Amino acid sequence: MSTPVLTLTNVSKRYGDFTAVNEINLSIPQGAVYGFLGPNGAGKTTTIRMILDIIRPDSGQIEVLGHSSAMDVRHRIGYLPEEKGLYKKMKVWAIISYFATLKGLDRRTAKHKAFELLERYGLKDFANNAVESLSKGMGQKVQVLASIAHDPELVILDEPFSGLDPVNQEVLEQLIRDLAANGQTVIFSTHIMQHAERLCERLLLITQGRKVFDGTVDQAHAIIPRRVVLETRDDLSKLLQLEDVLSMQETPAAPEDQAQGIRQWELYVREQADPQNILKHCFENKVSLNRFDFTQASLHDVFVHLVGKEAREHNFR
Ligand SMILES: Nc1ncnc2c1ncn2[C@@H]1O[C@H](COP(=O)(O)OP(=O)(O)OP(=O)(O)O)[C@@H](O)[C@H]1O
Repeated sequence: MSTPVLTLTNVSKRYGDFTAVNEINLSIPQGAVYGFLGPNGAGKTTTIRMILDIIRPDSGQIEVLGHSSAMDVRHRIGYLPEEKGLYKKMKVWAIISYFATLKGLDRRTAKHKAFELLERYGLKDFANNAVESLSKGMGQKVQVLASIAHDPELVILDEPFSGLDPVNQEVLEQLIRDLAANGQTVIFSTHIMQHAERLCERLLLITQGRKVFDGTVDQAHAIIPRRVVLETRDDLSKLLQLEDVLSMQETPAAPEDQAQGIRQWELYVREQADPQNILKHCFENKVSLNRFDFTQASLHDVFVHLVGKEAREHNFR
């Protein structure tokens, strides 16, 4: 296996008595798209800032691209900070080009790259506009482009989707896929599960500074058993005899269904369960069904399950 692009070993950060990041261990392989997830205040930005050596951990080690400080390899890293902002008077192409020259590109190549990126990601018509004339979302897209124009091996984007409309969220998803297809490693933080679900090979979930999950999206899905939702007037108790059915509980049916005597049940089933067997069993036992839905838990369900009460209180979507 190739050397990891990034490793964190027992990394902690305290602010006074408060532990913002608590003994985090992490290893990110080259070419991965890695999501940092967690509710507000979980420690995502603090972790990212430590990776970039903007702040120092109180304990633990960080290795980035084979070096103990990201500062030594900053030309090989692209970074979109959480606090976004650009020089307002500069032209859009010039700002992207300027950031690329700061990271080692010559001016000619940087200008060429700026125009290429603006064209590819739908901002060509704004190339000669001043940054201050852009909407907030467009400005953010420009800043993302400025952070990647030097073709960094490792791209770290802190909350890149916040403030973007759905169309531009899709453009950004495509940009992240393009980076990955090019062999670049991408780490991004987000509260929005759907982006992580669609983009990431692996996820890190932290809450209150602690790692509560680190693994693939499939491993995350497997944490919560699959569910079958049934609606019927009939008795379902025999279903519990099926090996595939782990548990069954009644959940509130819609009021109009309740008025007709229809009850709703939620079955948790084994990971490899075949829903056809459950349907067959209902048929054989003359259970007449008003509804039969087989669903896999979403990442949202998994993470609410893992993070629990805190997530619900923190608007964790
Ligand atoms: N400079 C600081 N001084 C004191 N506490 C801090 C400082 N920076 C961060 N914290 C605290 O550390 C915790 C983690 O903050 P951090 O910004 O890393 O969270 P986050 O996961 O990025 O949250 P969000 O999703 O809201 O951006 C929070 O409780 C925050 O208040």
